[in-house]
Order: sequence, then structure tokens, then C-alpha cells
Amino acid sequence: MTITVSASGLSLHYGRTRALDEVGLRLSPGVTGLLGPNGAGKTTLLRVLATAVPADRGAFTVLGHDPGTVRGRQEVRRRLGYLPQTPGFHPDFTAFAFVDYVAVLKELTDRRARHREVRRVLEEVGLGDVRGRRIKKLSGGMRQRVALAAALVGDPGFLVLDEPTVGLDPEQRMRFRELIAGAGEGRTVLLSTHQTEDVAMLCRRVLVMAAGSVRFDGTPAELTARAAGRVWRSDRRDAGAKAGWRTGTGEFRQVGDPPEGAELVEPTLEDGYLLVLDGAVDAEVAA
Ligand SMILES: Nc1ncnc2c1ncn2[C@@H]1O[C@H](COP(=O)(O)OP(=O)(O)OP(=O)(O)O)[C@@H](O)[C@H]1O
Repeated sequence: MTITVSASGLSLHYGRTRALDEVGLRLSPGVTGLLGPNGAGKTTLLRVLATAVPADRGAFTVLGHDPGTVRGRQEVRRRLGYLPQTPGFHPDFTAFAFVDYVAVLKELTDRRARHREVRRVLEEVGLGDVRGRRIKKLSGGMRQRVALAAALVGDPGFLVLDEPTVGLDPEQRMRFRELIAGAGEGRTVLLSTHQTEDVAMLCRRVLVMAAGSVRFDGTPAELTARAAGRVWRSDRRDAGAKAGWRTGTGEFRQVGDPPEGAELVEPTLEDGYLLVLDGAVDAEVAA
């Protein structure tokens, strides 16, 4: 499989906090999910790969370009679309004006061609009809789509999305997932999310981070399989449970070391994720 983004030994400290600790990864076209608890280092990793902050140590390449050099950094930025956790748009801008502004920053200097591109990306995210509306008048889901449109300007080969579905209602989230799936056809997408469902539905691969390092690197099916035989149901909380919660029926659904004769249930990706975080299963990191 073609490797489009490759990193090794990425480390970054904020004072005493080790935000990234020797992170290595290899990405291919398609959507790769990045899961991890708060503070795991997901945003920091995305910011490093998007060349927004330099790592203290380590190296990476994006589509054959090395951002360690001034020229390489420029080439990476030309091929990059980045949707940050808090897109900084001016609320008085219209959707069109904002995306146009981003297109100027992305060096699309020919006005007619740029406007054509702005209309194209706004159509792609389903906002062609409201492009003249001010951003402050748009719903949360629409605003996120404006931010996605801005990230898609210039047809980037590498798209970095930081928690784009946060705060969206289920319908908007589904819609956004569809857009991300479309964006992942033929391009490399790295999607940070807290939604294990996003990963189950969208991603070809998944990375799990904790405390600055990658704890799992594999397919969603492999992550789910980590919990095979380790999820059960019972009417009380069992001692071997690494995580457990009472369901709507009053029963407990538990993940960990089941007691003798436990009633096992089908694992989900979230179960596998919880077990990887607990360190209860061996972490698997790509060489
Ligand atoms: N600018 C900064 N200055 C100091 N510490 C920072 C800074 N940015 C991140 N950190 C710290 O680095 C660690 C990793 O943070 P990061 O935001 O990358 O995690 P995250 O996985 O994206 O978390 P979340 O899911 O909450 O967004 C945390 O301990 C965080 O407090």
C-alpha cells in the first residue's frame, strides 16, 4: 500500500508535559481515525503534522516532502488541508468570504479561478445555496461544513481533521461522516475524534494514543477483536471488570476479565478501545 505520510520519533514537550513521546506512524490514502482520552496528545500530533508547531525531535514526510526544510515546509503546506479544533472564523464573514480568504492564504491568486474553487468546495459540502449567508447566522453543523470547505480548498492530498463532529446533533454528524468518507476517497485523511462510532463507520485504520504515545495501530476490526471474549453482561458489578456500566435494563455491561460462566456478549470497537487504554491487552505499534 502507498505510504503518503510517515513519521518517526516525534517528541514534543510543553515544559514538563510530554505531549508527544516518540510517535511513529505511517498513513495511506483513506480515513485513519485517531482516538485517545483528553490530553493524550492528539491535537499536538495533528498540529505537528500540519506544520503549525515544530516537534522537539523526530522527523516526518508528507507526500514525499520533508517539512524540516523551508522549501519542504512550503510544499507540505500547499498539499495540506487542516480543520483545527476551533476554526477561527470571523462571524461577520459570509461563508463565501471566509473560504475565499482561506483560498487567498493558500496562494490561489487568480481571482476568477479562486472564486470557481470556492464555489466548488462550498457545493461539495452542500452549502452552495447559503454561501452568501453570514457565518453567525449558520447552524453549528453548517459552520463545521464551512470549516471543512476551507480545508478542502486546492484539493489537498493530506487532510487533517481535529474533532470535526464534536457538538453536532446525530443527523448533522451522519452528514458530516458522509462528507469525510467522500473526502477520504483517494486522499489521506487523519481524523481525531472521541466518537468510537466515527471510527467504526468511517475509518480504514485506527490509531489509539495515550500519554503522548501510540498504543494501538491497526484496523477497526482488529481493535474490536481485542475485546473478543472479554465483554459480558450480569446483574452485578464483577471484580474482574476494567470498565463497566449499568444499562437501561438495569444490567451491567462489563469489559475486562469475565468470571467463570459469564454471559459473553459481542464486543464493539469501544470495548477494544477501553481495553487498550487500560493496558489490559498488549499494545501493537506499527514498526
Ligand atoms: N500550548 C500548550 N501549552 C502547554 N501544554 C499544552 C499545550 N498544548 C497541549 N498541552 C498539554 O499537552 C498534552 C497533550 O494535549 P493535547 O491537546 O494534544 O491532547 P488531546 O489528546 O488533543 O486532548 P483533547 O482530547 O482534550 O483535545 C496535555 O497534557 C496538554 O495539557
